[in-house]
Amino acid sequence: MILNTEGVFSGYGKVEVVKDFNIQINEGEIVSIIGRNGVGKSTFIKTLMGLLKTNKGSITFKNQNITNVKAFDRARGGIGYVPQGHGVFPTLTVEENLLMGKLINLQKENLKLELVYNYFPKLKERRKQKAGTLSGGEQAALAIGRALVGNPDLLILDEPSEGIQPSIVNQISKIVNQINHETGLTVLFVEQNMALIQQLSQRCYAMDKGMIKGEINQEALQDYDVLKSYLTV
Ligand SMILES: Nc1ncnc2c1ncn2[C@@H]1O[C@H](COP(=O)(O)OP(=O)(O)OP(=O)(O)O)[C@@H](O)[C@H]1O
Repeated sequence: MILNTEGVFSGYGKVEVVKDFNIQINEGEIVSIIGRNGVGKSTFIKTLMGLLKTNKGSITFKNQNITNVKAFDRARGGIGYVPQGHGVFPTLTVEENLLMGKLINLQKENLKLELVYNYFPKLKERRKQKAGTLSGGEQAALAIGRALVGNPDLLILDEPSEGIQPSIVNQISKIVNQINHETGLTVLFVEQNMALIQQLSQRCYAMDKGMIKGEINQEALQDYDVLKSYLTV
């Protein structure tokens, strides 16, 4: 098991948003957390990254208790993070954005930029271009590429489909699947886009009102009605 959260509670000030969160992720898996707007998906991800405090419970990553470890050290320890909205630096070029990923992980041998360019050839074509001028899909690719340059063991994606047209969502899911197959990278992503959930998840946790309401296997995920019941009001 690469990640284990036990009874995690977190939120903003006195407002508890994430309640009693228990998830287990094995090495090499692609797992999603799904749920409607505002159920607390991003709040949980920020808690995993150490951007929000864990009020109660514990987070174990690679057999180490990281509950009180600072965000930067979690990233250095091998958790790659792509925030909601992708979080690229708009005034830096594509290549400069990718180089920022190297700052995360100085100890391990960094993935070569060429490897990222192999997965995302458009980024190579545009490497001198300012990131702010890229399309939504290209920004998503850049954000994933930047995280990969840091050589993570676990890649966390917060709503990777946001601001991306459907055909590009398909491409992104193909490439993330390919990276998972070729490198064994573990992926945890948060989504409400049905196509991406179905194409990418090997397993899924359904979330509502800050809690896990159920676990859905890959086969059941292909049932549109099952999925829809967790995603619509
Ligand atoms: N910075 C904040 N301060 C106070 N409350 C917040 C803050 N950010 C989010 N919330 C509240 O926490 C709850 C969960 O929000 P969160 O963004 O985690 O949901 P989500 O499932 O990721 O939704 P979305 O898909 O819209 O991003 C919401 O009620 C939201 O209003």
